[in-house]
Parts: sequence; C-alpha cells; structure tokens
Amino acid sequence: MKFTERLLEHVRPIWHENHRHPFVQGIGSGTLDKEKFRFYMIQDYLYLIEYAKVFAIGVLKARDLSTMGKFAKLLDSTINEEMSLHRQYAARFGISHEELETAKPSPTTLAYTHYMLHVSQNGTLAETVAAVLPCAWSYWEIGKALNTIEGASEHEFYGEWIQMYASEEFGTLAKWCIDLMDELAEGKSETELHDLEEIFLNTTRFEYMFWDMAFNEAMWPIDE
Ligand SMILES: Cc1ncc(CN)c(N)n1
Repeated sequence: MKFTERLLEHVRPIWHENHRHPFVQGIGSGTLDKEKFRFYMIQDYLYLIEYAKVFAIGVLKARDLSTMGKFAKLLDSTINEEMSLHRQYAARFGISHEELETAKPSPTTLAYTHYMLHVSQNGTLAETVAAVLPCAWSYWEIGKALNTIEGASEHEFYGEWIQMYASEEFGTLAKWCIDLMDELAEGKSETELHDLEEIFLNTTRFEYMFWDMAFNEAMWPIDE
C-alpha cells in the first residue's frame, strides 16, 4: 500500500464530512448564500497568501533542482492562477485588492496558517509536504466531485470555482504533491510515518473547520 493510501484511509471519515458539508454542497447545487461565499473568499485569500509561503519553504528545503522548480511552480500558480480566481470574485463583490489584502483573518484562518507555517519552518521536507497535502488533494477531490453534478460547472456564479479545482492543471499539481509524499515516505521508520500521519490528520481537520468557519461566517466571539 502506498503511504498516501494509508494517509487517506486514516482520514476518510473527515473527507466524507467535507464533501457533505453544507458549504460544499451549496457550491455544487448553486444555492450557497453569496454572503457566506464572500466571507469565505476573503478568508481564503488570506489563507492562500500564507499557504504560498509554505511552498517557498519547500524551495528552501528541497534537495534537488527539479523539486525546487516544482515548489516554485506551486508558489507561482497559487499567487497568479488560484488567487486570480479570488480577485475576480472580489471584483464581482466590489471589493478592492487593497481591501482583500488588509482584511483581518478569522481565528480558524490564523490557527490553520500558523500551524502550516510552524510545521514547515521547524520540520523536514516530508513534514512540510504532509502539512500542505490535504489542501491540494482534498480541493481537487471536491472539485472533481462537484464537476460531476449536472450543470454545476456552468453555474453563473459558482461554475468558475468548480472549474478551477476540477481542472487538469490543478490536478497535476495535486498529483505531484501526492507522488512526492510517497517518495519522501520511502525508508522512513514507523515512528516517522506516524508523525507524518498526525500532521496530515491535523491539516485535514483544519480543512473541515475552514468550511465550517465560512458557513458560519465565524470571526472572534468578542469584537474590539
Ligand atoms: C482552506 C483552503 N485549503 C485548500 C485550498 C486549495 N489550495 C484553498 N484554496 N483553501
């Protein structure tokens, strides 16, 4: 069994809940309240700024030029392709780039990005990949699943979101992360594999929390 198959086996119930989450289901049916999506899109923009930095750490920790180049490509495509989708949605909501970049992160966005950055700054390359893998992989799976719903990818508002995450380009990068995880897991001890599993589980949990945070538009319980 490949290591990534073992990882997936471990978190399958959470991935199932991600697919069933009303936020994800609402994108698929096209009925998601646009205010909730607006909240998500701003928080996701802030999330992606920090997520892109993890790929920069990947460049730093890579042992060969090919891996460095792939991390650089992931960084570039996050900032210039994935985040351009968010900029387009922001324009539709009448939100400026400045407003996007200076928005305040929610507690979940802060906790998730800080955890990823902590693991990648302090851990090995394998640990860095384990931290970002659920992000790339689970979005690709969700994109593909929503893309099978008739008419969903042509929806006037949510269609582009589905097209982005179901796309071959996004899938190729997610697949590269999966293959790299398997490669890096080779020859590791059971203790090291268990540690990687724990990191993968934690960011998988954060993925679920992010959908929930967006659906509930959850900021700090007490405003300043
Ligand atoms: C929270 C989250 N996780 C993952 C992705 C996919 N890069 C995203 N856009 N946002």
